[in-house]
Amino acid sequence: MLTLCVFLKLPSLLARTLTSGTNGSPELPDMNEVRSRLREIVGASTNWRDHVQAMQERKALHTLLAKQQEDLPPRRMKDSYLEVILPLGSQPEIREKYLNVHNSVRFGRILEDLDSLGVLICYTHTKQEMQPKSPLSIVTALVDKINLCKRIIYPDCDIKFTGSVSWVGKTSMEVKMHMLQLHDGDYSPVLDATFVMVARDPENKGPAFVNPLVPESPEEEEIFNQGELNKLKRIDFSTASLLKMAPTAEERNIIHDIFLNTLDTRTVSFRSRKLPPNSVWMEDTKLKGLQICHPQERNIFNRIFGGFLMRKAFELGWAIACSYGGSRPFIVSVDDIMFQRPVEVGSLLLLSGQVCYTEKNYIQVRVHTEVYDADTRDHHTTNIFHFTFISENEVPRVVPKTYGESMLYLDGKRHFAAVMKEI
Ligand SMILES: CCCCCCCCCCCCCC(=O)SCCNC(=O)CCNC(=O)[C@H](O)C(C)(C)COP(=O)(O)OP(=O)(O)OC[C@H]1O[C@@H](n2cnc3c(N)ncnc32)[C@H](O)[C@@H]1OP(=O)(O)O
Repeated sequence: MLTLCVFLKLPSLLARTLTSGTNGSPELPDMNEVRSRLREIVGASTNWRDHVQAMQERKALHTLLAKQQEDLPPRRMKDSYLEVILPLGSQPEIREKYLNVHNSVRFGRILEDLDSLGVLICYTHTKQEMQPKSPLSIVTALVDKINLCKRIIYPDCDIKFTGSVSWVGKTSMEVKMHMLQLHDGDYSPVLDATFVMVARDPENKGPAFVNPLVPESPEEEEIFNQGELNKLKRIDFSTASLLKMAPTAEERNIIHDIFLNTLDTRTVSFRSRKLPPNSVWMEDTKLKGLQICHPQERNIFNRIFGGFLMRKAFELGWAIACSYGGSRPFIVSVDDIMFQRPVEVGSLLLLSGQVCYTEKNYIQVRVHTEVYDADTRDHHTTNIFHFTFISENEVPRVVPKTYGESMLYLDGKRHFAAVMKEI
């Protein structure tokens, strides 16, 4: 079962060009230009040794911040609409970076591109003509969802990304992006993505207001209202979190049934557990990784680039799904990636993931990342990632043993149900 991608029908004529492209599509900018444009907008240093100086210079931009949102001119959706090309077909020399062993495109690289583009769309929304540098530090707060409608992304066909701001709060912006790939002269949909970005002051220390958004047609009104609904849905989901509330009666029954099913019937004991046929204990699905966060992976604000964190977590998640299902897994959906705190350059990033729910061919994987401070020995969670994969064959059932694992199972089941509702 695969998604039908829904498209924001903004005429491509409205596409804003950043500069004239150097790729096969002369009118469209490419991903390299997205990154250099971002560097220019915030005045990021090209050399790591200059980063303190560059941040010092950004301090002066504090005076350009709006005191209230009403002081900022409203924007239309088309004001932030961008089209960007990833010229994999017309520029073969860039393919290598995107290629996986199956001769298709590495999804982790696409996550990085979506993140960069999402931030540029927000800078386009908040652009003030008179300000060559933006006083805003725009960071990724949440990847609400990415739904794919194609299993394979071809490494030798051009890709087009489109997107615009779809909803605005006081300091946060929802961005909807779409990815299409060129086949036989036509672009066909590959994925839809919804991100939430948050504007911060020039030093990324406190929140900053962003321009309001005014929908101009009933269709835009609907997109905007959906953004508002998405915000409420996120609040509901987080209120019902199993970290805050007990599972529902139905969920408790599911967990109790799994528990009874794992008791060894030969002994009259609650302690002797037995793995049912065609099942795997959840604890046996774990894989871990460590990443030293070098300056090369920094973003324009000298913290670790969100796209890099997503790529690393995705690749661990993919490896978990691969070894669990025993065949090549395909990504179906990414949802609810919360960037809880920034990752500093130089951090030790610990990644740990496991299968937390399975159904037929589907594998729900959760990856947890935390930074470890070697001086204080403190651990702080930075992100939780949820990935839904589909395997070629039906997969064994994953079985929780402890109460904590049962909560992970239920959380995975909730995420899986939300994904299935969307696709
Ligand atoms: C230099 C050379 C390199 C160049 C490389 C080029 C690459 C390009 C790289 C470019 C890419 C660069 C990109 C990167 O790499 S960014 C790097 C990855 N992201 C981060 O590191 C962010 C880490 N998290 C934080 O810093 C905080 O948690 C943030 C700032 C996000 C929130 O902090 P806090 O909780 O204290 O905030 P608040 O309570 O004041 O609320 C403020 C607003 O935020 C809304 N909100 C908050 N959380 C969420 C949520 N989960 N879902 C939806 N909304 C959320 C909230 O409703 C409110 O909205 P509003 O009601 O005001 O509207």
